[in-house]
Amino acid sequence: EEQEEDVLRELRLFLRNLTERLMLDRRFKAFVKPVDIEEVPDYLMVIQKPMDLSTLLSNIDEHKYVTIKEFMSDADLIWQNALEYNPDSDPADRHIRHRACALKDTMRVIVRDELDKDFQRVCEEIRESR
Ligand SMILES: Cc1noc(C)c1-c1cc(NS(=O)(=O)c2ccccc2)cc(C(=O)O)c1
Repeated sequence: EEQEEDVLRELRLFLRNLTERLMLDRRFKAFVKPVDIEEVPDYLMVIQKPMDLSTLLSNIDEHKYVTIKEFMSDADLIWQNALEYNPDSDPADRHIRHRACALKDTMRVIVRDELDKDFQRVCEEIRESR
């Protein structure tokens, strides 16, 4: 009902603000847009589910996420894919893995510090009721 839509609107505001802050962080420039398949032709042979910050933003606006868990499941793909596709010990791979780990840590700290636990539970109850 209307109160539920108010809750989901507030979740979307939080998720948009989080995603936009990550997009502005220059450490995460490589994660802003989908990996360019023309530049990285074998990418889709290695990575089954590509994800990036712009796609997250589109998903938010399409009301894809009803809980923080659903959002984090997609958001985690960004750094998980980067670790999987860039496993080697050369400096370029190590650099993108370092940025991937920074993305993982930064997201988790923002969610832990800024998303109210009771609010998360209300979102979970809306998901379970649908
Ligand atoms: C993400 C990601 N996952 O695997 C890799 C590899 C990256 C990644 C993606 C991008 N952006 S891009 O796909 O548009 C591009 C790739 C190669 C040359 C020019 C552009 C940049 C970088 C980077 O290190 O700068 C790394």
